[in-house]
Amino acid sequence: MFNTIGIAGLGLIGGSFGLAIKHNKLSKVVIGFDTNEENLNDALKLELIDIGASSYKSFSICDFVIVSVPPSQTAKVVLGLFEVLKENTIIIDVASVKGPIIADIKNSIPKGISYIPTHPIAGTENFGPRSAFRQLFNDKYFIITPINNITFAEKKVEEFAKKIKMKVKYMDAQRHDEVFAYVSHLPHVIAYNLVNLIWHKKENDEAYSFVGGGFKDFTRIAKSNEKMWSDIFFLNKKNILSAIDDYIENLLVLKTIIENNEEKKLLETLKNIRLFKEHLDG
Ligand SMILES: NC(=O)C1=CN([C@@H]2O[C@H](COP(=O)(O)OP(=O)(O)OC[C@H]3O[C@@H](n4cnc5c(N)ncnc54)[C@H](O)[C@@H]3O)[C@@H](O)[C@H]2O)C=CC1
Ligand SMILES: O=C(O)C(=O)Cc1ccc(O)cc1
Repeated sequence: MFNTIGIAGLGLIGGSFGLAIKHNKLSKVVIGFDTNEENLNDALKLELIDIGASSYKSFSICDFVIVSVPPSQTAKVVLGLFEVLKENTIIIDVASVKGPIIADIKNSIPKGISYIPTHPIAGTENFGPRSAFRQLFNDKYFIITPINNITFAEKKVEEFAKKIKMKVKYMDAQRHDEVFAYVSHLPHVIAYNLVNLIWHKKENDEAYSFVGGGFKDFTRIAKSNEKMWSDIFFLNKKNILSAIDDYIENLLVLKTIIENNEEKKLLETLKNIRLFKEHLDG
């Protein structure tokens, strides 16, 4: 499908793309670069990529580039790559926030290069090249937030995503950031916050160590990469603050029902939520 794919940032996402590309033979060669030398060496040892680059200059031969660095670095890396890429190259970023990154890039796209903002809704709480695995993207959504019209380049990216078994959807970037503030960023805020609460309780009372499966299920994502999540919280600040306010308001409604011993209302509320959750999970 491509002659040379370049991957900038060889952690969970970049490394998993490398494995999926190699397995599906989507490129003759995969070049990778990571500013962290240990991660670059690990990516080579784990065969996530074929060739390790010593700088972005080597990406000048690529016809497709994936930028999978932390969100706060994404625009800077894409703009830097614009200086070295050849004509007709397609470059995508995969950052979890879209609007502010697109705003930093969209007026600097060189003629002949296609920049396509994307977001694979596939991940785990783990990070770094050692956490990469080939099947990460299977059956997951791949969102494209096109800057203008859908052109040949978007279609090519769509084809690429489908070849690694992803389900492609198009979405407006602003709407993406509003929705993901609720369905992804808010759950991370709450999980981090709940673990923090229990941690401080435990400092004064060891009994707070007796956590069960529910707590563990609910807080798995509090083990996620703090660099990535602090970037996301700041980049999508406005939407996340609204989601937190909305959440607090909803929590207070539940608090009042419990406080007032409204048994019938509580049963009905919990039942309706359970039925919706069962429907969500299919
Ligand atoms: N972790 C997840 O579940 C998901 C993450 N994403 C997005 O993918 C991107 C990467 O995330 P992960 O792979 O999870 O992070 P990660 O922490 O596993 O990997 C990021 C890699 O980028 C490297 N890096 C940092 N600055 C760099 C630069 N200037 N040039 C080259 N390499 C650089 C780091 O050394 C690290 O190896 C982020 O933008 C994130 O928002 C998207 C979907 C899911
Ligand atoms: O670990 C999990 O369940 C996640 O929620 C992974 C994840 C993290 C960030 C994204 O932008 C998309 C997916």
